[in-house]
Amino acid sequence: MIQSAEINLEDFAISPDHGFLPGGLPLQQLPSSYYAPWENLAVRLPTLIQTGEIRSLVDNLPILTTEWLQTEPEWRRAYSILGFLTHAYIWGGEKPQDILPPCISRPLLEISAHLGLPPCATYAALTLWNYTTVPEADITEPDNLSLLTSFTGTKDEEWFIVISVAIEAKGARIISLMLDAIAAAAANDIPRLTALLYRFTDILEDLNSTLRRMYEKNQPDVFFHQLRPFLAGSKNMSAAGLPNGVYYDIGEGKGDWHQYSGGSNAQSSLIQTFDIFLGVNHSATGDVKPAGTGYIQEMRKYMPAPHRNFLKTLSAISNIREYILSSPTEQALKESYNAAVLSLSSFRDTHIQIVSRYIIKPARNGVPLKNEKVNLATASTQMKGLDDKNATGLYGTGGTSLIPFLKQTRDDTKAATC
Ligand code: HEM
Ligand SMILES: N[C@@H](CC(=O)c1ccccc1NC=O)C(=O)O
Repeated sequence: MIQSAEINLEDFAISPDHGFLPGGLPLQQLPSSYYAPWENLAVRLPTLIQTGEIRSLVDNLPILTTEWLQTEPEWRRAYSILGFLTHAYIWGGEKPQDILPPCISRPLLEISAHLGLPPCATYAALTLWNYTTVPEADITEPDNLSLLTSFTGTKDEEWFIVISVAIEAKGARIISLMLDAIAAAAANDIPRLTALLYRFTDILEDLNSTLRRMYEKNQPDVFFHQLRPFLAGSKNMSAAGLPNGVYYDIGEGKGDWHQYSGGSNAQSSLIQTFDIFLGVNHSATGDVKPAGTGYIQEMRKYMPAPHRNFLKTLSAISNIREYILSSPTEQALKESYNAAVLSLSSFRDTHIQIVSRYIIKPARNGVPLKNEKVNLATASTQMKGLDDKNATGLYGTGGTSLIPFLKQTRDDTKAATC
């Protein structure tokens, strides 16, 4: 049996200061000029998408090898750029393009295998490895952060992403706190466990207040119409024009069809640790998944391999809920646990409101709902009459039918109180 005290966060590519974000800042540019053809497209991406030049410029890229990538930060930077170029290539035209050329497919398949990630624009490519700041700045403050690569070049896109970066940075200290709490439960130290659960609640409330800042600089219409199309994946995308997914052409007549979920914060390891730690059981599968394989679980495949391994280890040692349930007379302890669970469910409430403003409302595009009071519950059904373009807005980038799914994750969380 692994003990929480034996866990060395650095073995899981977790930084004591930055959590699931890299220890230093993400690398801004690949140092070898060999990769200049990639960097030159990445830096001009918003313009190249707007002018419609992106596909032909990608088609003209040389097929570069990965042999000049040396350090892990270099592999991550390469993954991030190619993730952006992949989605810009697929979605950056009138119709989606379902063949990815060898100049992207070949290196991207190698790089993603090296990192233990799928070959597309995941949360790691778009968020964890895609920000910068000035030296010594506080990265828990979104105003101090900026993006390395962007689809639209808008402040809205930047804010959308840096809110998540700031949340990851603020959450860094909760990781060792959770391990301490697990150790406290194992040692039967009830006062310490109670205090740690209240600290956990305070941090989650702080994360929730950062999440609420989404509205400050990200306008729903810009997010929905300009950015969101580029976050889409290639799975369950028939209505959008990708019935078979995307063919990753590796040249010499070889290649394969692939289907991947789009980028999503469901791929944030940090947020998944909260459910594991508190013992929240997610029954939600999302309506597109085969029974038994939950979407939340599936999203772990979209996390860097060491982070995925951390979640597995955390699940193996997680003991808090069991401990609380086996201590029925410890009222104060139980209250501290319930406060922690409710703070997570309140984080999910804030998120559902965001989804309503940033997806449901722009997708409705002025179409009134029959009963405003129940709009979140009924929006999906009532909007079936809308055209395909808007109807795809009703699904998460991961292909889940979003409102029922998100309500379920919120309700599953609440149901964990005892
Ligand atoms: C404009 C901003 C956002 C929108 C429109 C949005 C939308 C969505 C949608 C539609 C899903 C459904 C499933 C999927 O597509 O993967 C989802 C899932 C999720 N989102 Fe967001 N999201 C936003 C920002 C954020 C932020 C900043 C966070 C956290 C830092 C977050 C955390 C999550 C989590 C954890 C899930 C998985 C479901 C769950 O655990 O309850 N989202 N989001
Ligand atoms: N699931 C969201 C997208 C999303 O949350 C997301 C996608 C890519 C990178 C980060 C994301 N979340 C917030 O920063 C959507 O359906 O629009």
